[in-house]
Amino acid sequence: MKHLINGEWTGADLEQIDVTNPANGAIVDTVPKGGKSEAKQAVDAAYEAFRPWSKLTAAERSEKLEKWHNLIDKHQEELATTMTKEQGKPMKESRGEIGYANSFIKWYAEEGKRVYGETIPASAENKRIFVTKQAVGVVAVITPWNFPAAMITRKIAPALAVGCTVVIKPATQTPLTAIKLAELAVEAGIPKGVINVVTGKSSEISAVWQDDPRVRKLTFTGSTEVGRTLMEGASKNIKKISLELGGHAPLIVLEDADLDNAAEQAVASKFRNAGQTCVCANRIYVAESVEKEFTEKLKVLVEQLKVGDGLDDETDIGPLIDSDAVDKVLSQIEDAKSQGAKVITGGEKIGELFLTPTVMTGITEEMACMNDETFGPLAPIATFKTEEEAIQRANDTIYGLAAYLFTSDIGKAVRLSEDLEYGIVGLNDGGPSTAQAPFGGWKQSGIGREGGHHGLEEYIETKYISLKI
Ligand SMILES: NC(=O)c1ccc[n+]([C@@H]2O[C@H](COP(=O)([O-])OP(=O)(O)OC[C@H]3O[C@@H](n4cnc5c(N)ncnc54)[C@H](O)[C@@H]3O)[C@@H](O)[C@H]2O)c1
Ligand SMILES: O=C[C@H](O)CS(=O)(=O)O
Repeated sequence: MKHLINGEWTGADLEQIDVTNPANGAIVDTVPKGGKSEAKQAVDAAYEAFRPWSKLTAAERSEKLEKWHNLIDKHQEELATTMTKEQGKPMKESRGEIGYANSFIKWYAEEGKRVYGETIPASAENKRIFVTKQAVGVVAVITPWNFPAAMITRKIAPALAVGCTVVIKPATQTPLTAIKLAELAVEAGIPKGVINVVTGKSSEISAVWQDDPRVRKLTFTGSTEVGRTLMEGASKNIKKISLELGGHAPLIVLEDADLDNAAEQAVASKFRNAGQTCVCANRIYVAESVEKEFTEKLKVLVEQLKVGDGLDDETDIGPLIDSDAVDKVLSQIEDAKSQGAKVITGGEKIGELFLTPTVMTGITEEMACMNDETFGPLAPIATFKTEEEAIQRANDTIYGLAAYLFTSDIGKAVRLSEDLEYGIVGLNDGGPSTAQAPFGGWKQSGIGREGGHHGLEEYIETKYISLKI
């Protein structure tokens, strides 16, 4: 496949990068290995396209986004198949992600028409003050491999809706979905240069975009480590930045929780995308008195999960993205076992990149799985004596993206949710992510929000006009 720069599908002449299927190692397709030159060409195109695109009315941009949304809906199965082949997630999850990704386009096609300004009473009788909101300009977008569609549309839907143009560098492992989304954007009539997709050398491409003053904003989703590097680079010319970074979610089960719901929601959170999501329950804290009952319920549900090729509609758990990911999970399992933890179910490697979903008990805070984002199908269960202890341990991390709390007491739910230092709290809910809500992290899990009306602000500059009459 080629990448998209200024409405042209180019790059066939460049060295190619193989895109492989993690389920079997087969080459799915290749993409251009773009670098500095292609990165600059993309900015040239986006800068050229910015003025005419931002000068359209919000309603005119909305129409284009609606057409794009409808085409994505029509091509959902094809997009989902591409996603499963390059990322590995089960087809049912890929279909779900295409729907989730498309919901941001739908939401911002509407929300972009509600970017309101304001008037402010002036302190002088011969003055009037008007506050206006305008598109920030050319936006650089760098996204991860675990959600090849949603992490792109969650950024570019609001950006395009308010009049920005974008240059996108999708993850090296999963560029094909991004390219197919761009193909449909072209078919929807989104003008050339508004969306540019450059595949290739990540650090080279991002260095060009960080240094180019025409790029007014960088929005990144990925690891905290890379986010830190990009934030340093953006500081050189005070480039606007938003960061959606790593997670390390605690899932707390109080003594009074509905244990059936808690176990079901823990599976939904932990094993979605084989545990490769930023909001996965990474640490499970269960009140001592209900640990045995909860663990048994969790074990029964986990053992029903089918491991296999994501193209098989029966599959619940696909392969991990690469061997490093598999090794990390296995090392966390061995580390926990060496300190006395027990494997209740799972812990087996199948083939090259498959791991059976794993539950462990006897977990303590010293273990690696309680300190590093696992990003794999491992559910470590630790116990606590008091709610205060659970909250203190849950908050004792540099991360602050998502947290989950299960209780039947509404007062506890409110009080403890307020004590959790996280941007997202799932209350008896293991799947809080939705286009209407402001997704984002506290502490070293990120800066800024994506989703809801908050997500628009990331792509807007505020101006006030003082008029002397
Ligand atoms: N907070 C969120 O919304 C969210 C969502 C998805 C994933 N994540 C996080 O992302 C991580 C997994 O994704 P990943 O492995 O793709 O992350 P990653 O940080 O390795 O890569 C993310 C993107 O950055 C690019 N990249 C890598 N090194 C770079 C560099 N030096 N300069 C410029 N670009 C560079 C990659 O090619 C990719 O496109 C996990 O930590 C996960 O928690 C967070
Ligand atoms: O992996 C990170 C994603 O943001 C998770 S979600 O699909 O938004 O829940």
